[in-house]
Amino acid sequence: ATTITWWHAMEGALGEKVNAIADEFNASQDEYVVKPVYKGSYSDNLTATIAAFRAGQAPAITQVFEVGTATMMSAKGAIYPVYQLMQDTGTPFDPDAFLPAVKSYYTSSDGHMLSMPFNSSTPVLYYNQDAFAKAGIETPPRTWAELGRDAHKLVESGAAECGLTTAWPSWTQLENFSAINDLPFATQANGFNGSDARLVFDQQPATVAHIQDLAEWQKSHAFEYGGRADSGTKRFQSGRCAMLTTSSASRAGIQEAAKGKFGFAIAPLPYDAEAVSQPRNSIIGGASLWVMQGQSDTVYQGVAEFLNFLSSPAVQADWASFTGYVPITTAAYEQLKAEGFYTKTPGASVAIDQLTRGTPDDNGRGLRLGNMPQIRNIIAEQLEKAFNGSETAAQALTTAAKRGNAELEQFERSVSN
Ligand SMILES: O=P(O)(O)OC[C@H](O)CO
Repeated sequence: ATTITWWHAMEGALGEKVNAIADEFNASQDEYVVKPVYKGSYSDNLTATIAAFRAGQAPAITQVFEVGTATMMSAKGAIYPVYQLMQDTGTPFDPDAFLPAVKSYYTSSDGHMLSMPFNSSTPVLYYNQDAFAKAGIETPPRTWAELGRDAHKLVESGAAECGLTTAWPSWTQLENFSAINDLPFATQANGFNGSDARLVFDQQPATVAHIQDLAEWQKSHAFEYGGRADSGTKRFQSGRCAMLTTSSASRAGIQEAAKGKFGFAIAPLPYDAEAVSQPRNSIIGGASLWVMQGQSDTVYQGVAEFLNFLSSPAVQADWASFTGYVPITTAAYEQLKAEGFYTKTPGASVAIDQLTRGTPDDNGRGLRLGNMPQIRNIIAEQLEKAFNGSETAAQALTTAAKRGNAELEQFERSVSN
């Protein structure tokens, strides 16, 4: 049988599920064997993939987080566009089968889908029901003002040591804060309308005020900064912080950690009632699968079959219901609804409802910004300065945008050369 290597960044419960899906595909036929390889975090896997490509040893399939999309799209000689692969191998492929928010994220400006959606998420609010009951709070906060009040109440009443923490700070507190409150993160529809986009989150008073609020809340532990990527999740899992903003796909891990310790529930991300009257759609996170150049025709035939299998309603419905990722195709979503999944599983519909509410405008289509993984690191560094009080939110965000814009300019130059 022909081996197909799949590099990914799914850890813990998610990684085990990835292995189970590959096993199922492998058992369904005997021509190909898909070998999933866990390569660490999303950033680790992106770095490893680029290095392996340069050394002529790229895997057939690699998983890249949503903010790496512009970088991968521009790596023309390194990737085998998925629409092209499906055409060349005669594999059925219908881009319209995917949810519009998912399809558009991975479709180039000339209308071609370049990677295969696999795991799309959106950030939600997790809250500790035991701590809420202890503090006498009956319903989860809907706005950031309400969340601030609840966070203080949780700490002051002794119901929790910390009110709120967050994972993926840029994604939840800047990127999605902007989309939900209809504020630009960058110009040119966050990069979807042109590659000369520039960061402008620092020029939005509501965004700056939000980061300043979090910094103030730090003083009383109403908010605790928990670190970069998904490291903040631990402070919620241990029961220390009563609220957490993170990916809908953290559900499986949180369920495991909270078992026998505390009850938790899921609510939409709060919005800023002074910025918008109605919250707008949030934007996707998670990752998609990129096919790399340099493999044999036989491998590509197997890759196409495997990608087709991965996006089938049965696999997608199972993956989404287990993980908390949203079903990426309409068929999988319909299947889950018909099975009664959303009525049986409280909180499971929050992510998909939040992602698909209303019609996305220029601030709500997602981000298409080159060097965005590097920009996220810069933003994290600057947020840390705001949160430790060494800079005001305004100073920290101005520098973040300035340094981020230098990354965008550098990316533009490298692509046009
Ligand atoms: O935890 P995930 O897979 O939903 O990803 C979160 C962020 O979108 C990664 O950029």
